[in-house]
Amino acid sequence: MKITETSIKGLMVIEPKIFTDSRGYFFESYSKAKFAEASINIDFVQDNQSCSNRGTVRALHAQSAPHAQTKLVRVIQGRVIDVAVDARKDSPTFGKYETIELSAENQKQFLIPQGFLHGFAVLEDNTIFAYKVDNYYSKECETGVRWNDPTLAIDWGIPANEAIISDKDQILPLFADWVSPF
Ligand SMILES: Cc1cn([C@H]2C[C@H](O)[C@@H](COP(=O)(O)OP(=O)(O)O[C@H]3O[C@@H](C)C(=O)[C@@H](O)[C@H]3O)O2)c(=O)[nH]c1=O
Repeated sequence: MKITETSIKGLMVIEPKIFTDSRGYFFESYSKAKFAEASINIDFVQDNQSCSNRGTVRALHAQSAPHAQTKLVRVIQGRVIDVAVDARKDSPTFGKYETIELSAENQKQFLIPQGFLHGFAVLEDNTIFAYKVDNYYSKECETGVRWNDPTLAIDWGIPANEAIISDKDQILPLFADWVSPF
């Protein structure tokens, strides 16, 4: 397992060691011990899975305290552009973001600390997205920013006029009007 920090402190890319043979492949999709070797100690409590068609954008989401979440995200089937925006007010990279392509082919994972906005755009039909979180879902603590915010200007890798967005996500505030709870 290879763990690499991005240009944003605490935001990591995880590349599992994949064993391939005549039957197919095997890999450890998560190891508490291997994370601990890299001084990453997270108590994950919930696993989530969603399936989406091409053009779906689920973004940009977070939960505030006392339900802030670290997320370990990956793709089981298909392909996404995954985005993490640093929303930690005292961070030198506040408002900066990283994108990564996650796919069933590359089996990369993104480890997104508490204090980030997170979202993804789906590049293939029937994409299955899976993630672990270290705090339970709380509707009351949900917060977020509009996916197509002009200040953030995220390149989602899909034409904006083809984006499929939930009603809830369409009315999220713009980044400039949003008060980060982190
Ligand atoms: C996230 C979540 C949703 N739900 C319910 C609420 C709602 O009725 C239904 C769909 O929820 P949403 O529309 O919020 O699902 P979705 O837009 O997929 O939300 C997710 O987006 C990605 C980008 C994230 O980072 C996640 O943390 C989460 O916010 O599922 C749970 O019961 N538990 C959960 O943990």
